[in-house]
Amino acid sequence: MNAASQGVSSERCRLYLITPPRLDPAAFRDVLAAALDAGDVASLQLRLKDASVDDVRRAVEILMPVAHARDVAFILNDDAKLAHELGCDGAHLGQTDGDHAGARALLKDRILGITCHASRHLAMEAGELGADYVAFGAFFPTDTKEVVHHAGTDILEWWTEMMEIPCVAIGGITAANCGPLVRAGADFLAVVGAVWNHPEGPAAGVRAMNAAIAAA
Ligand SMILES: Cc1ncc(COP(=O)(O)OP(=O)(O)O)c(N)n1
Ligand SMILES: Cc1ncsc1CCOP(=O)(O)O
Ligand SMILES: [Mg+2]
Repeated sequence: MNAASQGVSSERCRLYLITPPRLDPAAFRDVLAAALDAGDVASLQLRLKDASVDDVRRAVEILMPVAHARDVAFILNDDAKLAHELGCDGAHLGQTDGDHAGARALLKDRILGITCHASRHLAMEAGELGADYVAFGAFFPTDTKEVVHHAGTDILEWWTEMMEIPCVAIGGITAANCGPLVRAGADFLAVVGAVWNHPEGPAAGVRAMNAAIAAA
């Protein structure tokens, strides 16, 4: 199985790591390698905010090989065209990140993930369009992003009972609060702060998340 197919198919809940919103790729390379070496990570999303296209390109060139060397799928946030052009394993699109159907056609067998907030309707639409995963959230308060939509475990239970398409939970998830999400059926837990802001460093954050998932 290649990194792309591994990134969205799983029997058990797995960690979906998202980068900090701002980073210097040359300096971040070793930090990322240490985090990915600390435990199981299914996918890495490059989520740079306020970065130029050239900056994103450079970050992909430097960081994607680090992920691929460890069989971690590399997903680009916000831009399906650039993800395709740069050979990423897929793209994650929000509700205002362009044409989802066009992205599905462009990415072919690469991964397309779609933000569905806390909406059953958006999730059904994403599923019909051929999304490889749907993302629900935010489940908990977060400092990483200003969030408008708040999800509960009921949407994970509803989705997993009915659909085979994997679901990702996001928003303020930590080792301390993730148990109910895993038990409700989340296929992936997407995290930023729980890893990059862990008091003992990112490697400890990855270990703590994996231990909590296993214990749930
Ligand atoms: C896995 C995952 N889920 C949700 C999001 C949020 O995407 P979006 O709503 O487009 O917001 P931004 O991340 O672009 O600020 C995500 N990135 N990844
Ligand atoms: C990108 C995004 N979309 C909804 S919440 C969120 C932030 C996730 O970061 P954290 O894991 O630090 O709450
Ligand atoms: Mg977006």
